[in-house]
Amino acid sequence: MKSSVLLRFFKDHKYSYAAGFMFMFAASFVQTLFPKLLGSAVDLMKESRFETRQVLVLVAWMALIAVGVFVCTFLWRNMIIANARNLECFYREELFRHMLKLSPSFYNTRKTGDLIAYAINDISAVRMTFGPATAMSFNGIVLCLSSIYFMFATVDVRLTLITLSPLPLIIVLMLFTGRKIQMRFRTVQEQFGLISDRVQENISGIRVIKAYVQEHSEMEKFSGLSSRMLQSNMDLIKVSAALPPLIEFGFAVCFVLNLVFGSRMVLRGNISIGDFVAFNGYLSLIASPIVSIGRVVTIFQRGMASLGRLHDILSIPPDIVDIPNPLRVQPSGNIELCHLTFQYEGAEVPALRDISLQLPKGHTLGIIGPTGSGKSTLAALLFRLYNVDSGQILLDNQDINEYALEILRESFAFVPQETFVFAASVKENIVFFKDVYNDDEVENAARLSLIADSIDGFPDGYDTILGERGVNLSGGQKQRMAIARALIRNPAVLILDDALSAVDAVTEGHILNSLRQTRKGKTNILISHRISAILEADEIIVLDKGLIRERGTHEQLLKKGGMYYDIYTTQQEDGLPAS
Ligand SMILES: Nc1ncnc2c1ncn2[C@@H]1O[C@H](COP(=O)(O)OP(=O)(O)OP(=O)(O)O)[C@@H](O)[C@H]1O
Repeated sequence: MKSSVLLRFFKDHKYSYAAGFMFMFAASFVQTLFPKLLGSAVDLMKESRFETRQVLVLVAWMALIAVGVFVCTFLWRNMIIANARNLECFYREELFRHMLKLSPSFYNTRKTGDLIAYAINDISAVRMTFGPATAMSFNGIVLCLSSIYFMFATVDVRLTLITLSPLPLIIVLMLFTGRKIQMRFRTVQEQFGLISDRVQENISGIRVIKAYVQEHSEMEKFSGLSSRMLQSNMDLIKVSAALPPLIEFGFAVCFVLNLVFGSRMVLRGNISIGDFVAFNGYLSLIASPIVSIGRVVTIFQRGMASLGRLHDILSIPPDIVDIPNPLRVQPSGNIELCHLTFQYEGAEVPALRDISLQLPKGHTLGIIGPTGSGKSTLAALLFRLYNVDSGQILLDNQDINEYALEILRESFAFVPQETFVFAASVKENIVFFKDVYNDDEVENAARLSLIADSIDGFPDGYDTILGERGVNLSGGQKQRMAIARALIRNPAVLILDDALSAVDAVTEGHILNSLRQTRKGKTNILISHRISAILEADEIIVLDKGLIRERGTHEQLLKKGGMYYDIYTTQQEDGLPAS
């Protein structure tokens, strides 16, 4: 999995990578010709009578090399660094696509801030690895190998061996430190996830925090997290900060060795002064990539840690997927539940137990019951937000698992308890970013859900931009906006999950009336705590602890004098609109 995502990207960009590496190789190799030419020029000029023309030819070559290095570097940077940006975009989209496929059970156990850290920090670390760090290492390897080759071949084998003797020690040190950096960087990323999660949670819940005067304790919790993040960054710095100076120290030893032994060889006539100059030039060429290896190793280790984290997420298989060759026919809305039982992962008792019912097309089912009795769970199972444990849900006599997920979900419109309004215009919120509805359809949906008057009062009508999470809408307005979003789709099955709880009794009555007219012949499921919202349903079920306690029409249930009757009388006494 880890390699397959990366391989796919590299395959798609193989030509630009190949060209980029070719230019990079050319730039690095050509650069190593420079010290040799410089050395030859010095040897020429050390004679009292040298030919100026010969020196000028060498200078012209050096100028040509400089131009060549400039052109090749410009080209490879444009290819390799640009591809790293493409890789970043590729991973971002892969991650987002994957996250959209994962079911709510995944999100039940993950923190939002941590997931944001994946999308920002980890992807950026991967880009740095496969962009600048890869380029720096390839460049460095070519520079070092060709420089060392020229040192051996054109200067002196013994001098090269002596001068470069500290190199193996430097490399071992880098490998050892690199492992430590990778481990500590992983901890930093995890801490970052916790911090961003806390910030996100506090911003979302700022009203509750203020209402309960929790600012101080939230700040304390945040400070604790922040200190831990600081500590893990300090732990990381302790290792990563030690690496570059250690490498620089190793290199300083190389220069000293060269000075001592090289100058002696010049004096003894073993090498020319030009060779000594060229040798120093090569040593300087090697020094810069080796000194930056410390930085490269750090980027690599961070990148590998992030790549690991990303692939951990990418390799979680979505648990709700299409079967091979799924049904692609639009269902009409006949629903049947057969002995349905469902238990949430980690829960001790089932949320639903042995639920059986029939809801023919065109009928309306009312669901009522105490908090936690399983009403929302029942709704979520109908369009496969979770997989059914045991029992079966049939839609037009076909198991819902047989349908293509897209077709199944398109045939439902679900208005949840907690509605979500996007930071976009009113119109975009109703059509939900689909360009298939005209203005009349949008206005009609708004009228049916009794939000049209409010929208007309907004500064830009249907083009008014709603704040993030719809903060400039009241709770009731948000609910009605969500109902308009559901109605415009004219789905085979409409589910309102306590979606009228924030509107007043009169508005609720009007909305229910318009639903009765527009939803004639279509299947509806109304979940509510208020009897007034469901009393006209063709069948009402009373859920309690995941079981159907009672079922029947409003009149039949009242006659039974059971749980439904008790809810009804309590609501009558409380003055709630029950009829
Ligand atoms: N994601 C979840 N993970 C574990 N248990 C859950 C999850 N969601 C709900 N439950 C549990 O499942 C049971 C049924 O919850 P559900 O939300 O379906 O009840 P409900 O009847 O819709 O309640 P309410 O009227 O308060 O909305 C409850 O005991 C609840 O605690």
